[in-house]
Parts: sequence; structure tokens; C-alpha cells
Amino acid sequence: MSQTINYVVQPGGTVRGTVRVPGDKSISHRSIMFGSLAEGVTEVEGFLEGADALATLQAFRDMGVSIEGPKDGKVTIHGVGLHGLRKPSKALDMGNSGTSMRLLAGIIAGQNFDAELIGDVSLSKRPMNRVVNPLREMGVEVEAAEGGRPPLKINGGVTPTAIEYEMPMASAQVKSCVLLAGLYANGETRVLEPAPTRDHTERMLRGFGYSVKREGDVISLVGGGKLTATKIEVPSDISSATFFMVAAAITPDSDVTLTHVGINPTRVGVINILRLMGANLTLDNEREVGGEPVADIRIQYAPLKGITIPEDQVPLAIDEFPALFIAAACAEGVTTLTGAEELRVKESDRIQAMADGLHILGVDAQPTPDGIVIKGGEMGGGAVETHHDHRIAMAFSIAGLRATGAITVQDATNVRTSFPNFIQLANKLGIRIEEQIS
Ligand SMILES: O=C(O)C1=C[C@@H](OP(=O)(O)O)[C@@H](O)[C@H](O)C1
Ligand SMILES: C=C(OP(=O)(O)O)C(=O)O
Repeated sequence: MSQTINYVVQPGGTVRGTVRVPGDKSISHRSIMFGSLAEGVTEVEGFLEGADALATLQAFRDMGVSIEGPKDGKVTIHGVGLHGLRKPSKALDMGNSGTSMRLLAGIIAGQNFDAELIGDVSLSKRPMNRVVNPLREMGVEVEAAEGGRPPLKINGGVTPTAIEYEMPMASAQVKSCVLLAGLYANGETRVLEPAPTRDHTERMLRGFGYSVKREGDVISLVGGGKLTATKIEVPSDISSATFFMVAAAITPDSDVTLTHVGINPTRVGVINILRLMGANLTLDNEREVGGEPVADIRIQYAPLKGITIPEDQVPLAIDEFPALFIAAACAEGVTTLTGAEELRVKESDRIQAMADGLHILGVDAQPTPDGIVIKGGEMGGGAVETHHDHRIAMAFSIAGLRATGAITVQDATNVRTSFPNFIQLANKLGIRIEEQIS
């Protein structure tokens, strides 16, 4: 058995200081994918050396791409062009990463070889029909295991048909999968979004010289073009920064600055929601880096109040809800979330996992089919389960700041998937977490 890491979080403390959290996970995945499919050498800086992005990197090595690094966030990718990937000699292991599996499925759909995509226990439970269905509509032969779960077997050798696809859910992974298969189709592939989702694929494809159009809620591209190598600077991940934003927002006397954070408008739901709750949050030094807006985010303690979270913010804050639920537990009054059923199919069922953990800490949290109702109040200590989910683990780690007893976070091993130096930065800011290895 591989080792399990638990966290023991001491109650109380304040958070103060300036840190730069690691690179954006979504952008890191795409830098490897598009750099591999481009013609020429792509240099990446600020790459996230977390297990998810490394799974993507390994998959492209397994398909014959020469990639140097990562070393101190630098990666050099010797692109092979859209048609230069080679058949891998074994199944491609996506680990814990939904983004890797769903985006890779779109890319493999355009190859002239077959490949199998596998994942860990958590990924193997996640729904894949959301990508299998549109790929089949494009004429691609894809097989999933029972219930539309991984592994996925994709047969190459068929040119995908360009389609217009109306997504049943607001998902950047599904949008990206269809657009990436569309790179290989004859004609125009069109994706309709029910609500705006993160647009890193569109921005980065343009950065590689590929034309992607957006008209209203339709994103489209024409297959048969090429990607030209470029330089990529990955901003810090707002999803990782969120844990420290919430930490400062809930803890009296706190003052934290997070530098170089990506503030793409499709990712800033957490800033909007925290401000609605009364957080004291300012953006400084706003600038653009490699096609993505970034800023330094300063957050100082101010008392939070419960709110009804506007549904249009849900896709813009989708990975931030575990941390936001901790903010809600520390706010005055009731916070209500609706329209967020997607949270039930992430690395864990994040609504249930958070409700269960909050109950253990004595917080009144009522899960609903598509959200949760949380009543702010006192929080005690206790042992909470993460269901192997990195964001549940980090959310309960910051809860310690307001808890009256120690919190044991049972199984924080997967924190390495998105935020490998979480403990070091958390301790630097004043959150007292110790690792316990079993
Ligand atoms: O495209 C991406 O990089 C991601 C999209 C989101 O998933 P959905 O597309 O399932 O909403 C998000 O939760 C995930 O962490 C990363
Ligand atoms: C949902 C997430 O990632 P993925 O879907 O790539 O596993 C996440 O990081 O919160």
C-alpha cells in the first residue's frame, strides 16, 4: 500500500504575509497539450509541478513527444505537429485528473492509432459520457466502462465529423474536448455553452496562432489548420489562491497578499462571491501575461455575512466552493447555494463531503440536490474525511483558523495533485498544519 498523508491542524492563529501560489492547473495542462501538437519548440514558465499536470506531461511523453523538465517551473516541449503523435505502448494513466482524461479524449479522437485512458479510484468513478456522447456524434469510436465511467478506449483512424454541439452542462472540459477533436475535422466545429465557462483553451489556441471564434454563446473553429510554437507564462492558480483568500477573510487581524494570480473573467467567481459576503479584497498591479490577465490580490479580515450565491457565478467559481463553504460557516447568517449539481461529480461529491465534514465540526449545513444551505456559527474540532479530494482537504485545513479544537484531515495525500507546496505556504502565512504519515 502506498502511504497516506493526514493533516493535523491546530486551532486558532492569524494569517499574514505575501506568497505566490503555484501555476494554474488548467493552463499548465493545456500548455503541454498544445505545445506537443504545435510545430516548433514551446517554452513554458510557471508550470504547475503537481501530479495532475504531470500526468498530462507523461501521457505526451508516452506518445513520443520529447519534453525537457519540469525544472523550477520551466518546461521545453519539442512539438510534433497535429499529426506527429505516436501510438503509446501502454494505457495512458491520467491519475486523479478529469481535465487530462476529457481533453486527451478529444485529441486522441483525431489520431490514426487506438489508445486507452485510465485513472485512479476517484477518476474511475467520474462521468465520461459527457465527452463520449459528442465524440460519437463526431463519428469517433469510443468505449467507456459500465455507466459511462473510465477507462475510455478510443479507436483512431476515423476523421472526426464537424458538428454543432449544444452542451447539456456548463463544462470547460467538454467544450475543450469537442474543440480539440474539431482541430482534426473537416469543416467548422461549433460548441454552444449554456453559461460561460473558463476559456483557457480558446485563448491559448489563439496564442498558438489558431483562429477560434466566439459569437454570443457559440465557440467555433475550423479543422485542418496548424499550431505554431510559442512562449507561455503560466499565472498563479486562483483556485489555489482561494484557500488563503478565505483564510484571511475568516480570521480576525489577517492581511495576506497573493501575487501574480490569474484573474481571467471566467475564473473570478470567488472574488465576486467573497465581496458580496463583505470581504475586504483589493486587486493591485493588474496586467496581462501571455494572453491572461493577472493581479496581486490583497485580502484583509472583515466580518462576513451569509448570502444567496448568484447562480451565474457558479461556473466561474466551480472549484472554489469547498473553500467558500468554510467562509459561509464563519459568516453571520445563512448562505444558500443552488444550481451547482456539477459539484457532485468532481473528485468527490463535494456537496456531501463538505456537509459531512461541517457536521462533524458542529456546523449546521444542509445539502440539497444542487447545492447547500449553511448557517454560520461556532466551529469545533474533529476528524474529517476528504474522500481523496485535494480541495476538501485544503478547505478543512483553513477551517482550523476558526475552530475551537484541532482538526484532523484524513487523507490529504491528493493535495499534491494541484498544490504540492500547500503546507509550506500555509505554515509561512501562520496556519499551523503538520503532516502525519501512515
Ligand atoms: O477545463 C478545465 O481545466 C477545468 C474545468 C472544470 O471542470 P468542468 O469542465 O467539469 O466544469 C474544473 O472543475 C476543472 O478543475 C478544470
Ligand atoms: C475538478 C478538478 O479537477 P479535474 O476535473 O481536472 O480532476 C479540480 O481541480 O477541482
